[in-house]
Amino acid sequence: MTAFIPAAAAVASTRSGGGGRHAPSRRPSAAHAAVAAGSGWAAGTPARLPWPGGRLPAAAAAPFPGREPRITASAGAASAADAGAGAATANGEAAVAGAAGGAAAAAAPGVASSNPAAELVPSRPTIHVAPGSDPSLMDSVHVRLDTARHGPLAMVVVGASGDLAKKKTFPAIFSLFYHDLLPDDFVVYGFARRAMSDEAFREMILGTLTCRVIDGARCAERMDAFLPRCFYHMGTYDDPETFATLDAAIVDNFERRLPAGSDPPNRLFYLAVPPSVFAPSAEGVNTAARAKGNGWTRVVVEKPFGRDSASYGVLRSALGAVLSEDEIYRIDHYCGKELVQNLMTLRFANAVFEPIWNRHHIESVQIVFKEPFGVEGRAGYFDNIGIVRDIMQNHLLQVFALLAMEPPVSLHAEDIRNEKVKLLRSVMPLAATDFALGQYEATPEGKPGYTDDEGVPAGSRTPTFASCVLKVNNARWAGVPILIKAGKALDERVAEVRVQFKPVAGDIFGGRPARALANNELVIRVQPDEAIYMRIVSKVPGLTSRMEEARLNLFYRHAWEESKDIPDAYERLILDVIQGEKSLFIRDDEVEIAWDLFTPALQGMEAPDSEVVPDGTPAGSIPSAARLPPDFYS
Ligand SMILES: NC(=O)C1=CN([C@@H]2O[C@H](COP(=O)(O)OP(=O)(O)OC[C@H]3O[C@@H](n4cnc5c(N)ncnc54)[C@H](OP(=O)(O)O)[C@@H]3O)[C@@H](O)[C@H]2O)C=CC1
Ligand SMILES: O=C1O[C@H](COP(=O)(O)O)[C@@H](O)[C@H](O)[C@H]1O
Repeated sequence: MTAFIPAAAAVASTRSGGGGRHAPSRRPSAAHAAVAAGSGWAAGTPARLPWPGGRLPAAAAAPFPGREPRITASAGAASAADAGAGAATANGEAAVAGAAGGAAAAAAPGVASSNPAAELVPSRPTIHVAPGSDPSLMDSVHVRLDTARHGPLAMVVVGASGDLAKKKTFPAIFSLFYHDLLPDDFVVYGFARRAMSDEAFREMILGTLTCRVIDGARCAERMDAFLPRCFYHMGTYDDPETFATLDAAIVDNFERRLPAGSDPPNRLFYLAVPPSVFAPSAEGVNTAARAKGNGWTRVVVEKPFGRDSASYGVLRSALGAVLSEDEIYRIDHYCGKELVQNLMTLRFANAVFEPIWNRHHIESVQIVFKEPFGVEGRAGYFDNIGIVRDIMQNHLLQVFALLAMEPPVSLHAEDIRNEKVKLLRSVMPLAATDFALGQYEATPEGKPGYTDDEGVPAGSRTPTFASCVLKVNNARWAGVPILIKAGKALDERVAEVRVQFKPVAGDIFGGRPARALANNELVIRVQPDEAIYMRIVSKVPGLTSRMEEARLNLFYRHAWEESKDIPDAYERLILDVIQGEKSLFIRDDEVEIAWDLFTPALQGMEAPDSEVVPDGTPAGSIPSAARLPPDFYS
């Protein structure tokens, strides 16, 4: 391995173009050209830090253009001094107007002039930081910018050659870097079994990076600055010796070269490997690769956390033997999705919802995940897991928990997680017979079936679709069926929550409203095209009294300029790990209860003589027999 990065490649020239929200992941650049030509990052050249002086140039470290200015929270209150547009309000709050909002207002010409009242209010969104409030609860980019920079950081992606690492982890790390949200001094190490040079590793990463942001010109420049900080280390997950050599590489190439007086260097290990190697990897970290001195060590563990209650028990003990609970970050990326995060705000910050958020007003809830593609090469993982463990037991259950829990005492991580646990303990046990299962099959048009995928054994009974009803035995939800369903190779990509309300009592319209729309429905569309909308009955304009379904819409892309730049869930979550913020991570006892809920059903459906087997369904369509589980309306 080599730590040397030619300065020309590391600080490749600024170039224009290649940008846009969906900028091409590959673009011509000096660094890329150097890799392609085999001349970049050559071994044998004197080792030195890949960036001048170990610090980013001041310009690169400054808040990114067009975004909100930085707030410095001091003595419990935010200083608006560097915000330019700040002002203290009468009640002592520091109000800071964001430049992004200003851009939004500017981008909507005519708004102010057509609405005189608009001139009386600031044209930018205002961020209030009350004196004495905990700035960590101010979920603003500015506070994050300030805190994220502290402490040199080595991030190690274990399983760096895999699907998740390539699709999500590296792009998320790069995006944080792009937005100046990583510490000034950081490196990324890829760790996996296959042989790969640093150059090949960078080439692999380069193929995965995109810039979802608008500032495309800066994107290429930032890629060029990012890649030299990336290194590869070949190792075996169950061999502590290879973690020892990784440790030595991090010390030699990075930590030893930090400027004098730096904070203690920290280490973040992201286990992007199959669950079978979580425990040995964590052991290797503990034995040989922990942060030195006062630096922190944090280990991100991916779902599924085991495959049932028993295996989770084993995993839990194995991880617990080498890491403290504080050091373990159980990630469920659905918790980092924008709309899932908005569930708490929607429920607890709006007076209209909470009074009707119960069995007296809600008839049913559906939480739905659909993907239009099948396992596509991930059969080795999926066939052993199935859709219930892959999506329902974690992603959909987390969405359910945030949707249905009682209000937490505060936004503190433990208060939120206490409420989730309390709710999950109120869910009635599930049996195999509560499930409807499906498996996608080949179609005459040539779409492959599940068992056509390489690695799927012929005759596999692994479900690729499942639905069941959660029944909650508490005062808020008793009697309200909560349908969760998930499937691969269905008709579309969508993840959404549909809250269906009871019909209006005492119809004075002769049944017309019900003919237009039987039930009001609140739809929270997590993806694609984030939105929250309410389906209502409305009178059609004009002289008739005709009624039709209409929608009260909150389409994110229309509502907020910021929605162009919604961070990927992994960005948010990795940043939270760096900042030690655990609200969006899954606590030990949450996982335990989640497995206790699903394990009896999984054992039932996986028993050799089980009668709960998947119905074959043509790929690309919704399983008709399995659309609803047997007792949805009971
Ligand atoms: N892929 C996705 O979209 C998502 C995945 N996850 C989770 O992330 C984790 C990783 O998933 P994913 O990247 O898809 O997995 P992969 O199957 O791609 O495996 C990741 C890497 O682990 C190594 N590996 C694979 N199988 C084994 C094995 N049996 N023993 C030891 N090492 C192995 C391989 O690296 P090498 O051979 O080079 O060492 C591989 O590149 C899983 O827990 C998954 O549930 C979570 C959310 C989404
Ligand atoms: O965890 C997983 O999630 C993905 C779907 O994630 P999304 O963010 O694209 O909705 C799924 O494809 C994969 O099977 C599963 O392991």
